[in-house]
Amino acid sequence: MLRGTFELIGDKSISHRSIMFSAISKGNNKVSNFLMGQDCLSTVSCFRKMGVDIEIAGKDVFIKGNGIRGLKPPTDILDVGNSGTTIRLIMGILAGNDFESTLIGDESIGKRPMKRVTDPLRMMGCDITGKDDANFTPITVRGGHLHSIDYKMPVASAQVKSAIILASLYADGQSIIREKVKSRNHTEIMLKAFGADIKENGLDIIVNPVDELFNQDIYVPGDISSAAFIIVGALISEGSEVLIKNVGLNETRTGIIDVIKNMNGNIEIIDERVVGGEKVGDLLVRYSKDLTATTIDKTIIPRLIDEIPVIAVLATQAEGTTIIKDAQELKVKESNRIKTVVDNLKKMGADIEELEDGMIIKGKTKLHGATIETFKDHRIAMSFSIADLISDSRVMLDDTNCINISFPGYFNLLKDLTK
Ligand SMILES: O=C(O)C1=C[C@@H](OP(=O)(O)O)[C@@H](O)[C@H](O)C1
Ligand SMILES: C=C(OP(=O)(O)O)C(=O)O
Repeated sequence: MLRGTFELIGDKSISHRSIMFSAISKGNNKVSNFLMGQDCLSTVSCFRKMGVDIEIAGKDVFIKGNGIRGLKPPTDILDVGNSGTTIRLIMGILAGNDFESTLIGDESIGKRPMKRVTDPLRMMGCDITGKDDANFTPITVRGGHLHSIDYKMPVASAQVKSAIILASLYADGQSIIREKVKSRNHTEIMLKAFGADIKENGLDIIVNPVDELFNQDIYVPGDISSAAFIIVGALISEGSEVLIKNVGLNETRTGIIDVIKNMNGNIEIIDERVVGGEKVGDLLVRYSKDLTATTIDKTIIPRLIDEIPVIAVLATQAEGTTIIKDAQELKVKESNRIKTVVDNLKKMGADIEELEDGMIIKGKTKLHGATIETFKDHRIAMSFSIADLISDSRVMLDDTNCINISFPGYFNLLKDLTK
């Protein structure tokens, strides 16, 4: 049972962007409620290597930007660790800067496709080389003089979109990026606050080059993707009631709330407000005895992509057949999240079938304890720590360090809420 009230840690996507955009602005920036997770700290480390003065004080970060073309050639190889967001967004910035840099990451990053970013950046005139025609790390970027682009996005990806938007700031004319399904728009919102000329016109984003970005004070709202674990834990464990304060509620991220409502889950938004251009609110979640199955498809996938592993755990406790489809992107996250979710839930006794692009889950089933292979994927580790709340014997995770990627302090919080 989970009971209590807590303040949510900062959003990972917004934290990454706050460092990156401050680093290429002119002047002193302050970021409050920054997520001190491993991935965001990889972003900090990359920009420090390019001469940006970044100081961390508690949950605040102070960044002295040297201007849009003020980055220095890196003193060393840029190591992005496990972070897809860092490597994909940073390539958009490196493409506009007149020096050479090489990017590497950990074993998982080494398997994640980068052509989705390197292809459009090459079309803009950037010189990029790397393993398998610049699809995998190590990747070397020689930035400089970029042309504008009119680009139809082949994948729904905020990381790809953001890299092209960033490169477009350095281009020789107006660029248009066309999405098929809207992905998270934190880049567009935050860059506008920094003074960039960006327009969102339905699914098209129109970007004009800029001479400089102005310095900012940024407040990072809580991460709904981190809240998701506690939300699902509260929905499925009897007697639960939690109030999660300060949750980012940008509509491009709230797919999980829509799904929970469809499934007859008890979730309420309290005190919705706007902070720094982003919607924020508190979430009250209660145990929901009569959960029902649902279907999740391409119309909503980008709005809940990182929450699917824990939504699968939720679906095991819903009456009926839940179908998750059009989610092939899950195969190229930190692990193949279709396989890692299905195999591990099967071990726990769930009635679940793997699909090429998702999964089918029949509920409601009792879950049994098992040893879970996380593949060092933070979202897998946390999803199965939530399954543990309702399993008849303990779940053993083969790794818990990976949770620091996005949610330092997670187990302390869980302990507090289960007291
Ligand atoms: O832009 C971002 O900050 C992110 C976008 C998503 O990836 P894609 O846009 O590649 O799907 C998401 O999975 C990732 O955790 C963070
Ligand atoms: C996919 C994720 O992150 P990234 O792509 O930044 O590694 C995630 O946090 O679930």
